[in-house]
Amino acid sequence: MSYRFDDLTAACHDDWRAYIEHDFVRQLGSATLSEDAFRHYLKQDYLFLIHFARAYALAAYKSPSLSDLRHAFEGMRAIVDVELDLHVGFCRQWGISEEELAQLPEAKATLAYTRYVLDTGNRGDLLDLHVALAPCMVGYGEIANWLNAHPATRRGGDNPFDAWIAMYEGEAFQAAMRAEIDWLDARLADASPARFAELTRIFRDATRLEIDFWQMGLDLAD
Ligand SMILES: Cc1ncc(CN)c(N)n1
Repeated sequence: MSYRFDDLTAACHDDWRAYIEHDFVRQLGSATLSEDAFRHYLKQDYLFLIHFARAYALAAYKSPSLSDLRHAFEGMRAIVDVELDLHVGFCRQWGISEEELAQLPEAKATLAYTRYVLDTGNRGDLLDLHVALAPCMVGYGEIANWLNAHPATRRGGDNPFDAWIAMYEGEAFQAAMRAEIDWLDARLADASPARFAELTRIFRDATRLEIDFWQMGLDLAD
């Protein structure tokens, strides 16, 4: 049996759909999300992205070959140069200054998710780490595509969250998503059933932590 990335989402089908189609995502698409929930999410996501950039740096450290190193570097670049750059701009538009971002306390959901990924990468090998990173890198690209296909989604000036959807449907993020899927497809092809079962556990846990992250935004949880 030769595995692919799609086998991970199939193995965790219910959790994956609960993440992609979460109420936070639906409300964001239909422009019914509360501004406070979006602001809370934006602030915590800033902290999240910093730790995820660190996780890609860990992937670079764990890379045995130049092509793995380049892949980790591109992932880190997508987070630092594309997402974080745009993110700081969004925060400014939503009245959140860089000074405020620098002082933020971390919500429990942010702590749990980011440290889970870093711990998985520290304990495991490069494939464990990339599987733990995949719900982040692949999920948001898929969410943007799902929102675009959904009839309740409002785009353009009608939706104050339109720029968020635009960031994740944009070519820079979609290319990073495809690169992550291609990298995983190539590595998963050699996995044994037992190894695939271990990787499925990691992927499911990271996906469940993504669901908690959305819920934290909706609940304004600290
Ligand atoms: C919680 C979370 N997950 C994923 C992404 C997309 N990199 C994000 N910005 N934030």
